[in-house]
Amino acid sequence: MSTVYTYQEIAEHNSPKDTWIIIDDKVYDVSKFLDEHPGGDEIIFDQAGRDATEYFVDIGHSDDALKLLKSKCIGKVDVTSEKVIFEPKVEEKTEGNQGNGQLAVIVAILCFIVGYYFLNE
Ligand code: HEM
Repeated sequence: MSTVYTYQEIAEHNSPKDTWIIIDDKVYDVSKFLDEHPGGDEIIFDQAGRDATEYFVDIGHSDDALKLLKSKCIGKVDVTSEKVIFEPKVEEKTEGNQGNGQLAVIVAILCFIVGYYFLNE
């Protein structure tokens, strides 16, 4: 019988030295693997304490990666436990969006100047 963890318990393991992730309702302790991950430590750490199924599957990891993953399994998720609502990690994205907003304003001003110039030709 494997250990069963609530979403809350799993969410608490979200530091670089203590990183758990959920994939397909199973719990994996990837703390010691972060530095070895071929895709970089940050990409996994971003999912620390969370359900990383979508991210893990989307990459199309190899069978070797799946085997390695299996070796890190420490238990299962109590899927009946209350889910944890995480604050979205949007710091960089917000900055990016602001950048896009600024770009839109600059483009709009340029269009206005060019339009004004041609109308007064
Ligand atoms: C949040 C979850 C994860 C994401 C988003 C992710 C992402 C990635 C990415 C982008 C690569 C490609 C690196 C490259 O070719 O430049 C990669 C490779 C790899 N990852 Fe992950 N990874 C995740 C979790 C894991 C976990 C938990 C394991 C195993 C314990 C793992 C094992 C591997 C291995 C072995 C490779 C080498 C290529 C392969 O064999 O598929 N990854 N990963």
